[in-house]
Amino acid sequence: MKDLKDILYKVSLTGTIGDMDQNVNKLAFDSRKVDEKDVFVAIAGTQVDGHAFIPTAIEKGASVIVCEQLPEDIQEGITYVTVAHSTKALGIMAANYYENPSEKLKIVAVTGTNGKTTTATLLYQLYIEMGYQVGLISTVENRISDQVVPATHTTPDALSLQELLKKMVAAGCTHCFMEASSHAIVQERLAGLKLMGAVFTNISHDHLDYHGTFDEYIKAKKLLFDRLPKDAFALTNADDKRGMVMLQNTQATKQSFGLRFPADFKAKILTNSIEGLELEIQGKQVWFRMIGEFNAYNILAVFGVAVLLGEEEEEVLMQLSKVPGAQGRFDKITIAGVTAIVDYAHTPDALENVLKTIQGVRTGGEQVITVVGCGGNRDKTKRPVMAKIATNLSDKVILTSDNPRDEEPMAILREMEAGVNPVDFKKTIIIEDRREAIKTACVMSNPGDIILVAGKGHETYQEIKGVKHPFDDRAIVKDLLNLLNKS
Ligand SMILES: CC(=O)N[C@H]1[C@@H](OP(=O)(O)OP(=O)(O)OC[C@H]2O[C@@H](n3ccc(=O)[nH]c3=O)[C@H](O)[C@@H]2O)O[C@H](CO)[C@@H](O)[C@@H]1O[C@H](C)C(=O)N[C@@H](C)C(=O)N[C@H](CCC(=O)O)C(=O)O
Ligand SMILES: Nc1ncnc2c1ncn2[C@@H]1O[C@H](COP(=O)(O)OP(=O)(O)OP(=O)(O)O)[C@@H](O)[C@H]1O
Ligand SMILES: N[C@H](CCC[C@H](N)C(=O)O)C(=O)O
Ligand SMILES: [Mg+2]
Repeated sequence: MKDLKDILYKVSLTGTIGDMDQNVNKLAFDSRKVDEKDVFVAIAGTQVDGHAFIPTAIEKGASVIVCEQLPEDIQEGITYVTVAHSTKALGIMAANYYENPSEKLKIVAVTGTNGKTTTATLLYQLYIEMGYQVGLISTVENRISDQVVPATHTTPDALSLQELLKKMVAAGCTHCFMEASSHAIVQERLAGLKLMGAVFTNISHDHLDYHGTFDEYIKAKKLLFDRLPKDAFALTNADDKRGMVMLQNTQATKQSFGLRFPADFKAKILTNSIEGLELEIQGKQVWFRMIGEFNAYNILAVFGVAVLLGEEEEEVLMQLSKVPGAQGRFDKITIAGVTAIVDYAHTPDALENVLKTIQGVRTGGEQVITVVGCGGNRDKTKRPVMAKIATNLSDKVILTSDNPRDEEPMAILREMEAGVNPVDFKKTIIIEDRREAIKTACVMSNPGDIILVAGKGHETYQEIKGVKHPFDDRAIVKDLLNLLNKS
């Protein structure tokens, strides 16, 4: 049990009704998870308004209600606390409830359209190599040192986030590297968190279904930097058009990285091949296992963070050259001379980067066959754009399903097809079933060819109408190429 007043420390209250002098059990923002003597925080969401569940929460035993508007029916014996923003209040309360773990860790958050998972994972792998106990919060998985905690979101809700951080402190972690999605920033999942620094990777088309306009999407990312404290650092991509905008209103120390424009952390690409990248950083030539120019940016961001956290440059470069990178990001599988690349590119910019990287490393004569789809219940405007990019930069394209969710797969595919230039129709096929699509790509391929399977990366499921069916691009590609090789 915890003292209600301790939990509400630093939350700005607009009013209270009832007994504030009491101990409570735990916090819940979902009425279905409320138990006896809990605090229920009512949040207006995208689907429903949590305020409608106040009576249910009370029936289930909640003794305290935190809300933005009081319900009409005020019940005897229940404490009501009103706040201006329930989401923000939840973050601060969650931090208090779990004893402010972020004050005992050095936390760096990474935001941007692409590269968050890669950057956070590289930081985690680098710090493990350097001998630290580290935490990771990412789309692929969360980690408390070497213990894997499955991830449900890119950035967990405020309660799960603070609980994870508390476990990291208990396990002896000194650092935590995390992704901050734009949804999480807007929904205040990071409220109550003390950050040592934040990184901006880049911004391009995504999630316009949620944010409405590109300007709103930019504003969401920028909020992370606006909210940084004075003693933190704000590290931005100097080569991104919006890089400097991100830092406009921050109080934190401004730092930048880049390959082109003047920046605090700079690199030059010496070699960019299918084997990896050779970069010149701070006058030193170093090999890395990651592929493509975009990974040079990720590597530079990681280098910058480590140096800003006080690590020695040479040690950082030496250890960073050993790390493998994140799962499902340019994962290369070569069987019988065919190279398949499984990559999480699910935005136009990421797809273009990956295909241009493939174009850049191809030796000539081979075909590039791309298998790609777009998620259901997600930004529809990216569909034709991604199909156009795929057909522009590949010799053959198979448009297929990628988590159709509640939408009709064929309807998504028709929206993608609308972006294909008529002259490219003959190299484009639509195969709704993703396994069949991958199989067709494998059958079409000859030794030397490159197959790109884009959009799902590390994912191990295909989500159709609320059901997650087991599905792993990497395993399927391997099986099919092996099978075809034998037959
Ligand atoms: C669109 C979105 O971001 N939704 C997130 C949001 O839910 P919501 O606003 O839709 O909630 P809601 O269903 O309207 O419910 C409102 C409130 O009523 C409560 N409720 C609801 C029903 C009930 O019976 N009782 C009850 O109390 C809910 O618990 C909630 O507090 O808050 C929930 C709790 O934190 C999240 O789980 C949920 O993520 C959904 C599942 C989701 O798919 N989110 C994706 C888009 C997302 O967040 N993605 C980003 C990464 C994107 C990227 O790749 O960049 C991420 O960080 O993962
Ligand atoms: N710095 C970068 N710039 C552009 N594209 C990138 C960059 N890093 C990775 N990518 C591409 O974007 C894809 C997604 O990368 P990553 O998972 O690191 O991004 P993310 O920001 O975490 O994405 P999400 O928002 O889905 O969590 C990769 O598979 C790769 O194709
Ligand atoms: N975090 C992103 C991932 C998209 C991955 C893609 N496979 C899809 O399902 O659309 C989202 O939830 O929008
Ligand atoms: Mg991610």
